[in-house]
Amino acid sequence: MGRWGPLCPLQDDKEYVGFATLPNQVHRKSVKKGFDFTLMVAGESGLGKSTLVNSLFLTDMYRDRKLLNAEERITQTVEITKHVVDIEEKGVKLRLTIVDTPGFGDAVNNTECWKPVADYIDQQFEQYFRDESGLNRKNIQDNRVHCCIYFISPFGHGLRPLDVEFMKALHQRVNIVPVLAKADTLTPAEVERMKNKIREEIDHYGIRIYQFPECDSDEDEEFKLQDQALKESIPFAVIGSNTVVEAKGRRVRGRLYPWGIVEGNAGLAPALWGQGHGGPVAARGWRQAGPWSLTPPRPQWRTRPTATS
Ligand SMILES: Nc1nc2c(ncn2[C@@H]2O[C@H](COP(=O)(O)OP(=O)(O)OP(=O)(O)O)[C@@H](O)[C@H]2O)c(=O)[nH]1
Repeated sequence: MGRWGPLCPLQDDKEYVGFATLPNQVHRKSVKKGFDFTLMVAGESGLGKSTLVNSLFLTDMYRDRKLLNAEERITQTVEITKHVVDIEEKGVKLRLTIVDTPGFGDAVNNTECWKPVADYIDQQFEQYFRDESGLNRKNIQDNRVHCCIYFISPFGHGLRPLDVEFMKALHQRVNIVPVLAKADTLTPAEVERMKNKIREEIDHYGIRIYQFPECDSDEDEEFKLQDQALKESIPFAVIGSNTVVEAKGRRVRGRLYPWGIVEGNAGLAPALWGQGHGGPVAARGWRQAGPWSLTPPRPQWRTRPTATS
């Protein structure tokens, strides 16, 4: 029988079993059990969804696919596919599920092309609801889609009608994080122009994208600045790559150009940085390798939950 705080003098903290230890107990239990997070990628066909997923998690999630050529192995996604990776960081387990959706826009008739994706999200909610209402609730797996990274084409003039339709169909169901795809194909000025246009249109069409939580007032200044920069960077400009290239004696995932290499950062959510930072076409967070390197200070990624269901 344990000792209860106010009634019993404390001998040492370990013996204390009062309600003040509850947060620790809940924390320990959650850490032991691990967390589930499901991330979806959606958008027009060929914008680099599968490639970015691979780049972000530094794995080849698509290794089972038929090998076409050694460099660019990814083929078109034709159905909703799920990939699960178990990640462990400092003893905390994360079961990460990536849901890749077929790109749309290729068909002659694209009416309601968002429907299968919306249905998928709804089904996961229903499944979770059924599991929670059942008798055996101990080992429920949470497959609800927590966040959807929505890819916007860099080749248009802002949002396309299909983007508006798609995001409006999804914004009540899931946290949407819009990204400007293939940012290496634009100059920094073009990236900035596109971002402004997209922000305006998101506002204009009443699309509700994911809002980052307010930064705590007791956070340090540096963190507040990073937080602010992150919020102002939406939609994030992203660059993905499946190929490993050699830069300054290091092997990195990147894209090789005549003027140098655009390199990605390692980590869980690294490539989703802000606007262009100067240099031919390198987006912030990507480094140009070579003698003319334009390396920006690498931002420290502080992992925080960015989306909740
Ligand atoms: N320039 C550039 N090309 C990219 C980038 N990301 C991917 N690509 C290329 O774009 C092509 C399509 O990439 P995928 O990842 O298959 O695109 P997807 O959006 O998954 O396509 P679907 O399966 O049709 O939905 C591939 O040849 C990639 O190498 C990028 O950031 N910049």
